Amino acid sequence: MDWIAVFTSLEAVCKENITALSGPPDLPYGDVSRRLVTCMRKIQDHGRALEPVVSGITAVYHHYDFDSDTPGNGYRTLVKVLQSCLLHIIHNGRYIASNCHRAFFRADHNASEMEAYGSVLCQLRALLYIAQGMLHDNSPGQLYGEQELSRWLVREYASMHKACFYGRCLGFQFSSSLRPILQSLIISMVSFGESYEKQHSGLGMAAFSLLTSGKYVIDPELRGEEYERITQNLDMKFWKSFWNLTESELVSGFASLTSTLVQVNLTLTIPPEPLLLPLVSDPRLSTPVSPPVAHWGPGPVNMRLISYELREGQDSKELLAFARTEAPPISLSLVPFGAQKRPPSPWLLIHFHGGGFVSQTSKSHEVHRPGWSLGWSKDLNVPILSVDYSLAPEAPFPRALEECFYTYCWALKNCHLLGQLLQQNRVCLAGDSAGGNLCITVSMRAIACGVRIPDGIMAAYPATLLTIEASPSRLLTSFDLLLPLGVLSKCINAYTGVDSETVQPTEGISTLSALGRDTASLISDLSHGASKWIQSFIPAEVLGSWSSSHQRSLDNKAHQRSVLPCSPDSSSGPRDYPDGFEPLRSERLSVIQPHSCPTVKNPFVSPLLASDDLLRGLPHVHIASALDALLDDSVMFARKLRNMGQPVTLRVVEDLPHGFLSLSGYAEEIKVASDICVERIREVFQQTTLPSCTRK
Ligand SMILES: CCCCCCCC/C=C\CCCCCCCC(=O)O[C@H]1CC[C@@]2(C)C(=CC[C@H]3[C@@H]4CC[C@H]([C@H](C)CCCC(C)C)[C@@]4(C)CC[C@@H]32)C1
Repeated sequence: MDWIAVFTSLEAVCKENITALSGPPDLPYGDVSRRLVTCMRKIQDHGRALEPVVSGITAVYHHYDFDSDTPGNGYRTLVKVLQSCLLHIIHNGRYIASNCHRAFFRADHNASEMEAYGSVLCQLRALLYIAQGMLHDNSPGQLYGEQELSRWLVREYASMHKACFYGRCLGFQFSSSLRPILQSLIISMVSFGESYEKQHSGLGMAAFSLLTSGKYVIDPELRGEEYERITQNLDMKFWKSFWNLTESELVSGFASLTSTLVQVNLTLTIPPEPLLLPLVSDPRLSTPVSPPVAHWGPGPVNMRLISYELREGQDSKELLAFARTEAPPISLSLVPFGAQKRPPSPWLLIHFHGGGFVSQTSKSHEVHRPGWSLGWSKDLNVPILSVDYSLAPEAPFPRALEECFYTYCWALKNCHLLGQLLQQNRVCLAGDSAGGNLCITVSMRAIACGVRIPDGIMAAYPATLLTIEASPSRLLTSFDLLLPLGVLSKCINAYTGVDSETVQPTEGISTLSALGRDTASLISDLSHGASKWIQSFIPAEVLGSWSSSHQRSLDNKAHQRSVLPCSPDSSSGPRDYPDGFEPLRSERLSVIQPHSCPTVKNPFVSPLLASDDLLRGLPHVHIASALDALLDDSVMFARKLRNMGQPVTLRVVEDLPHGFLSLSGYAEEIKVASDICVERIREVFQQTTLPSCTRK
């Protein structure tokens, strides 16, 4: 990217607009012209200040890439986001300069648009200063600091104005074809949040959400404000319910209209019986694998078998004895009359869904548009076993891991029932986000137990480090659409068991219906405790004066000094911004709870912290990452594996957000990214080395 050209154009556009709008008194929009001139002056100021920062970062950011063929890390992402913002400003600025004299110029609209991008630019400038501080503080090549999140950063995050990212500029950093779906998603989320707070339920909620959504379509500022509010205030129960929307009959009904139809879609419940698996080191010996026991003792595991074509074994009595499908498990109408069952496949894909460890099921990824599980079952013509592991906070670590590992072992023993060949078969693990984490940790467990490891892993934007440590890509959590920090920290606390009690699922109740269970009592004090935690840093007089308009940048330097009780605040980030600069502040403080609980450092929670011994022997790990907060997790993990001599590939898909696979079918770019994942899985299945069971 030619940054000199970008900054020169920005300067030119600013000057052009300032001259055009402050010149002739005959312009019909006096007030709006003044707004625009003020805004362009601020943008000009930001541009001039950002130029040296950007050139400093771009001069070194390649040192943080996985390798020279795979450019991608948080520094690059931040700069790329800035670039999108500047290009929008230049584009809009040129339009304004050449059209402001025309009769049909929508002055107010254009001014609001420019102001919105101006606010985004101001916040990005703050983040780039913080990133610059990280470059300075962190050891060379390291994307994470040595210490956990500093109090300074937490306070910065808590008080920063974020609404500008969710209003007019929503999704500006992503591919333009994604903007409509992202907009609909955010509008649904805020309307849903409003009805949630009004305690509506069921159809009432749907009707209310539909009614309220109109105002968020018309008023992007209101939408931004409201989104900022709900990401900061609403509890885990809200996020669980919204993220589980795809489970609802209404949404899945719509989705199934466009989804691929498969012949086998079978939900299974496997009873908790000990298994015996051959040892890789000496297959004549076996090792016992116990069923999941953490927190409430042995319990069954739920899973779903999906197969595009009916294969031998999949309609066997033995398998159907485990079925818990309400609807007919085998869509006989889809099996052509008189058609033969297909022979077993040499391949099996075991899938762990994402959802922050707290939400979603195999169903969320099942009826989705072509591109995700069901689509993959067709693309690869492979049976897929997707695990409905127990969710946090009811089931904190290690319950989900135990259930996934148990399922993996059960599948190895019972592959003939799943439509897979017994001999010389191949098994690949795939998952996104939290599911990517589980793919890696299940394989680590297989190594530790000495049983067969999978033949490969395909992890999409996986979480590999659950400690609250700052990295440049993680700075994106301050305005991420799907994973804002306040929400992420709730997921981490739920998974690691902070502030939660465990509840044994009721016998016979599936994970799906368990999702509807009221978890409020378990986490009711989360937000209360968290706001107290944040407020403990902030003196009462400052809190009182906080509720001013978000557009007003509070001079909080004095405040910062008074808030910071000389703590040894030496980790990443500047202690202050350059003189004369302050980001915009929010009228409300974010709720984040960065508890430092030892569980987050457990290598089976944060595989990036695992010792080489635990990782040595992992199969080929294919990682697909996005323009998201977890990019540095992927880059650092891939580098760690490569430095150990482990096989690993990393592909950074630019312009797509975290969770892009869940948005399959909405944009061509996602189809391309999903195809990359499919190709990686195919490579695992077709690799010429011997299957893992025969390797020692
Ligand atoms: C200031 C800097 C400080 C840095 C501090 C760092 C903090 C720690 C960072 C990382 C630790 C990682 C911890 C755990 C990560 C877990 C990640 C993880 O698994 O996150 C997933 C959570 C669910 C979700 C949001 C997701 C992806 C896709 C989303 C889905 C897309 C569509 C789905 C809608 C419900 C569809 C509705 C349609 C309807 C018609 C409106 C939606 C939104 C459901 C939710 C998912 C990512």
